[in-house]
Amino acid sequence: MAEETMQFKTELEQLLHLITHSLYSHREVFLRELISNAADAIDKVRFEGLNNEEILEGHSDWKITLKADEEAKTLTISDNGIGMSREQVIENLGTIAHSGTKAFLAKAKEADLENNPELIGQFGVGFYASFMVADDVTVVTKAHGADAVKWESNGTGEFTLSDADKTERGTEITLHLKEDATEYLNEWTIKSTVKKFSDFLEHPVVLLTTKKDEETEVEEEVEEQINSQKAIWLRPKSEITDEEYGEFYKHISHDTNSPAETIHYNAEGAIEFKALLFIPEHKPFDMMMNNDPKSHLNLYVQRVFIGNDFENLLPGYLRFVKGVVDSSDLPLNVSREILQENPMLDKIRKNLTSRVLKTLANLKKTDYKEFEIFHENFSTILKEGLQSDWENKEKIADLLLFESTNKEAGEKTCFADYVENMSDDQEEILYLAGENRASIENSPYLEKFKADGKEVLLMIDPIDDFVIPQLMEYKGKKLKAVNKGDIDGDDLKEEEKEFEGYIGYAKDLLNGVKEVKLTSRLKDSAAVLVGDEMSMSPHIEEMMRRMGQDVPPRESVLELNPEHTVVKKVQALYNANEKDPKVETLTKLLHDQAVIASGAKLDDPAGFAARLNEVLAD
Ligand SMILES: Nc1ncnc2c1ncn2[C@@H]1O[C@H](COP(=O)(O)OP(=O)(O)OP(=O)(O)O)[C@@H](O)[C@H]1O
Repeated sequence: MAEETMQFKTELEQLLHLITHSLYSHREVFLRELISNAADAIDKVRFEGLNNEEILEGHSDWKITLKADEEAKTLTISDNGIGMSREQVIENLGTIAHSGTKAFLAKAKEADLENNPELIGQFGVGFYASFMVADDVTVVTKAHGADAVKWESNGTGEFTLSDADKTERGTEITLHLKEDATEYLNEWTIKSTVKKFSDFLEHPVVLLTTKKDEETEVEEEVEEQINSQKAIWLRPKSEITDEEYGEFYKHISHDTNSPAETIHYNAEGAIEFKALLFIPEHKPFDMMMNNDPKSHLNLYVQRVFIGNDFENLLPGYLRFVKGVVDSSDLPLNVSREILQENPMLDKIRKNLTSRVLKTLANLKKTDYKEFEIFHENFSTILKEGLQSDWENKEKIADLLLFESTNKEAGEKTCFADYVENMSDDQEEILYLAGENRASIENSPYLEKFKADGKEVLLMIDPIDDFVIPQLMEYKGKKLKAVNKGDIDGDDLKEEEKEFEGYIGYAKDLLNGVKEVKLTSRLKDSAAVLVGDEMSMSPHIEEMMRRMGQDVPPRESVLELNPEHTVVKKVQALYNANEKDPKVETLTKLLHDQAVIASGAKLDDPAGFAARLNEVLAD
C-alpha cells in the first residue's frame, strides 16, 4: 500500500503540543510508558495464545529489548507482543483519543504540567510521552495474519503510514532523540531508569549494546537483562522495602503519593492465592475524572496476567483499592467469560473484602489521623457498601465518621462511640441529614434533643440520606432520622383538643401538608415540617431537582409548638374570628418558615415576601 499521510485527532494534536512544549522535567517517564505498553502487548498475545496457539507463531520467548544507537541518536524499544494491524495503528496512535485525553487537557491547563509529569500516565496518554524526548518517532509493527506497517511522525499535526518489511510479530518503536535528551543513549541512564520503574515487570527487559572484543577488535552485540523480573507480590514480605512497594503502587495506580496502607499476604487453605493490595491516601486523578463504579484489581493466574476487569474480585464499594491477585488455583486456559463465572473468584472476593475492611479498622485504631484523611477521600464510596454488602454492613458502619451535636464543627465521632455515650433510657441512634453543618446545627429538629442533652449525629455527605437508612440499626440500636416520623413523647393529645378547629383549618389551607399537629419537640421555634419515616430529606429532593430528576410532590406533617407566642396568637385570632385575614397570613408564614428550616425551597418566594411585609407593616 502506498504511503499515506493522516491528521491526528484534534485532541491528540493539542496533547502533543502540550507534551512537546511543556514537559521538560521528569521526562524519564516516557521509558516506563513504552515498556509498560510493550509488556501489555506481550500479555495480550500470551493470553490469546492460550486458546489459539497459532497466533504465537512459535515465537513466545517473551522479551522487551532496548537498543541505543549513539551515532544515529536513536533509542529503540521492541517487543514480541501482539503487534498492530494498519487499522489498529491508525486507531491507537492517531485517531482515537482515549476517554481520558479531554480530561487530561482540561487538567493540564490548570495544573503545572512541568511539575506534574505523572499526569501523562494517569490519563492513559502513555505512548505520546515519547515526544517528550524525541523529535521524530517511528513505529514498525506486525500483528498475526496482517502485513507489517510503519507509522512515523514528528508530533506536529500529522503522521504517515507506509509498508514495512518486518516479518516477525511484534512492535518496534524508534525514538530519534532531541538534542537535549541524548542522555537516554547512555547505558547507565537506561539501566537506572528501568530499575526504578520496571524492575518487577514479569518479562525480561534486555539492553543490547555493541562491545568491541579486545583481542579480535570485532564488534559484537551483547544482550544484558536489566530488570530483576521478580513479580513483587511473589517475593517474601520481609525482603521488600517501602520504596519498592511505593514504586509498584505508583506503577499500577498512577498515583503520585504513597499509599495509606499496603496489604500483602498469601491465602492458604480452601483457596490459595497471593494478594498485594494498596489503599490510597488520596483520590488519584483518574478516580476524580471518571465515575466507574467497578473495582479493577489485576488478576494473574500462575503469573500470567489475565485482566483488570473482573467484577467479582472485589466489590465496587472498595474500588479505591489498587493491586494484584495471583492465584494458582484458577484454570489458565479458559476464556475470560468462563473464568468470570468461576466460584473461586467469589471466595477470593470474600477473603479480600474482609482483609481490606480489617485493615481499615486497624488503621482507624492505630493511626486515626491517617484514617481521617482516608475517610475524607473515600467514605462516600465506602458507604455504598451499606446498600450492597449486607454481610459486612456493620463492619462498614464501624468505619464511618460523622459530625455530631456534641462535637465542634469538623470534629467527628463514630457509631461505636455514639452508642457508648448513650444514656440508658435512649433507645435509638439519632441523626439529621443536611447540606452542611451550618445549615442544620441550629435546626428546629434538634431543639428537643439539645434540651434533653441527647447527641444527634449530623450527616452532611449527600449520600448519607440514601444509604444510612439502609443500615436500619447498629449493634441492636435503631437508627432514627429526627426530621422524619414521630419522636417519642412528642404527642400532645390533650392540648390538641383546644386547637382542634384551627388545626383543621390550617390543614385545609396549606398545600403539601397532609396533617397538622401539635408537638413538644420544639423549644424556640414555632413550626417544623416532618417527613415520612421512609421519605427523602428535602435537601436531597432539591439536589435531585437540580439534576433534572422527577421528584414526587412531598406530603409532610406540619408540627406546631403550642407554647410559641405566634402559634398562641394565631390560634386566639382564629378562635375570635376564623375569617380574619391575618389568620391566613400567619398560618402561611408558619408553614413558610417550616419549609425554609427543613432545607427545602419555597414554592412561592414572592408570596412569602408579600406576607412577611404585610406582617412587618402591621
Ligand atoms: N508496543 C505495543 N504493541 C501493541 N500495541 C501497542 C503498543 N504500544 C501501544 N499500543 C496500542 O496503542 C494503544 C495506545 O497506547 P497508549 O500508551 O497511548 O495508551 P494505553 O497504553 O492504552 O494507556 P495507558 O498508557 O494508560 O496504559 C494501546 O492501548 C495499545 O492498543
